[in-house]
Amino acid sequence: MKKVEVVAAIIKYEDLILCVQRAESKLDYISKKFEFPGGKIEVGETKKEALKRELIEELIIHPIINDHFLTVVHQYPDFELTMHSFICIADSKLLTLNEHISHQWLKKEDLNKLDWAAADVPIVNKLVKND
Ligand SMILES: Nc1nc2c([nH]c(=O)n2[C@@H]2O[C@H](COP(=O)(O)OP(=O)(O)OP(=O)(O)O)[C@@H](O)[C@H]2O)c(=O)[nH]1
Repeated sequence: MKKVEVVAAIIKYEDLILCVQRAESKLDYISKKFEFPGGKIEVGETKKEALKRELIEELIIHPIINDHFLTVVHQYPDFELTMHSFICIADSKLLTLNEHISHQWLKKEDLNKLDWAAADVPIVNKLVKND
């Protein structure tokens, strides 16, 4: 089974958290799902370097990347995903959607209203419960 390792950013602006929606894809279990921005770690990169690069590529934003929040290992039908999430702090809500089809800034108590990628659910639940 293919293994994929990604980093993902929980980006906060005041009491809001950034949620981004993936484009349509042939893998229906991730198609148009909400996720935290990020992507695969490239050879030679640290996790935080990879996250910094992905946030510029996907959204043209430069938040402060703070502490590790939660690592999730999730078995999708086609691959095993290991996802490391980090708390990030933005000083503005401005962004450019280079890859995603929509975004929302939500209070943590509203995060469960979105249709998240399955691997993200433990992160969302931890944010709602105790962040
Ligand atoms: N970035 C990100 N990927 C996630 C999340 N949840 C989740 O299941 N994934 C899955 O992790 C995989 C890799 O993410 P990605 O497509 O953003 O990575 P990438 O930009 O480096 O990919 P690419 O350059 O190969 O297209 C995808 O299959 C994606 O569905 C999440 O919250 N953030």
